[in-house]
Amino acid sequence: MGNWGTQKIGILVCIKRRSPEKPGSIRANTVSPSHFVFSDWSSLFRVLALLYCQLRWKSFAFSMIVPLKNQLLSIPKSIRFYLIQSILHLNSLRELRTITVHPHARRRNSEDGKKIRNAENDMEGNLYLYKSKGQHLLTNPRVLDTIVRISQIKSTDTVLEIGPGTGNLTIRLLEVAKKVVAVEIDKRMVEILCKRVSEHGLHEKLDILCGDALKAKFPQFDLVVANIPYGISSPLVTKLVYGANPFRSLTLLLQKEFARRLLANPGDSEYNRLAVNVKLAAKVEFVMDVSKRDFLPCPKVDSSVVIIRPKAEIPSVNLDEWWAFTRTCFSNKNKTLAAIFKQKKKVMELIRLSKMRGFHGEYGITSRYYDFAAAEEEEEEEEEEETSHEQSCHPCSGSEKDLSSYKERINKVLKANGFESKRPSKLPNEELLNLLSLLNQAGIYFHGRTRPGNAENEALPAAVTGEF
Ligand SMILES: C[S@@+](CC[C@H](N)C(=O)[O-])C[C@H]1O[C@@H](n2cnc3c(N)ncnc32)[C@H](O)[C@@H]1O
Repeated sequence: MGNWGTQKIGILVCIKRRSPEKPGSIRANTVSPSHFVFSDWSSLFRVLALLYCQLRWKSFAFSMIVPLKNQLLSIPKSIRFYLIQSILHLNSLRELRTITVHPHARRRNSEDGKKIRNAENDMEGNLYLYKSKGQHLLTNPRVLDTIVRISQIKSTDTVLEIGPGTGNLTIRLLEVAKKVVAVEIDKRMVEILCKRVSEHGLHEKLDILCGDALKAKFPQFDLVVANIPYGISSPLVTKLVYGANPFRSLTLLLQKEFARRLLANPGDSEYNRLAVNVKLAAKVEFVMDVSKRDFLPCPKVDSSVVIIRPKAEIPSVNLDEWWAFTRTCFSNKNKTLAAIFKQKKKVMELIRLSKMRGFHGEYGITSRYYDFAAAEEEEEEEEEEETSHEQSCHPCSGSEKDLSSYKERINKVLKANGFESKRPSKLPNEELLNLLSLLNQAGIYFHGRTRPGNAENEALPAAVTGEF
């Protein structure tokens, strides 16, 4: 084996540990780095052989070689970034302090060595991060700073943060806002957050709600700034946009694909019901993409930051009706409207709903904001009722007559207004609203019941100032 003379190579072996007690979860100190320096290949291979015998490779989820002294082995930049961030993050967990070093900045070799030593000292950290709770901590200070800067937080603002985790973003928010209300489901995170915030002397500005953000009743806030758990993106965005609380903006770090769907316009392949519903009440603005390497542990997907701002004026529409209408249209978003409303099952459902409306009386606007959870429950109930109705409705029953006359009625509206060959995936909200209004005028409704208003939520929502 050749000797490298004065040249030396460092090897950083990273062992990804799985938690024996909690299968499926991984440790925060998932990367346990060991650091060796070699001056020739034979000593390098001797250590590798030793590691192989002791750890049987199987226990390595991954291993990496980092050239510390010379760039003898060229490794992709991405791996280098990942390692540096791992080390920074381990240190931040232990110290409960974020290191404000730009991870993308070039570091001198000696600095790398120092970070590695820090990481070695950090092996005792014992926090498990649950993928099921979306616990991917944002560790890139540049991204964290940008998120805070673009949110334009005033010193008088109360900021709502969903999922503060260990507080990388929270600390920055507390430094500029009057108050931060953080909603966190994981008690262990809450403990770490409290300790870390106290160490910064910012605890008086922080209120923590320990619980599920989807179930929590949010207090008044001016804006939301959050790296949210991706698993609850859709209901959470709807809850915030259509919630009872007036807000100035929502700065959200979302899964890239989800952000693309929110940003999609009519005709885009990602255009979907969520975009349609959110855009009824708010404007969505793209801010930046965030690499998966900026998180720990590294998720499988990239992310994007978007800002959602409430529209100054939103159309006056009954949201129950709108919600059910978009559900019908976007169940087959690429079919023509004529084809969607030709479906026997769909039309039978509309007949049933119109009968229910007759039973429940005049269709009124009683809710002052859109209660998303109640609507979802009702949708589920309606689906169940639909199934039992289908089972009890014989195809040769008297409803066949109703069916053809109802189909005729819908067709007339579609034809007369040029909607017959249009597809929901290509229609902007103005056209969808127009179609819904025309169908309602013709006595065709999409939601069978009125829900009682919620007396607790008297305030008019920011996102929803129309009548419904
Ligand atoms: C993506 S991490 C963000 C952590 C931190 N904000 C950061 O940027 O490093 C999501 C956080 O949301 C929390 N979380 C998950 N589900 C939640 C829920 N339903 N309600 C509130 N918090 C939740 C997780 O425990 C985790 O701390």
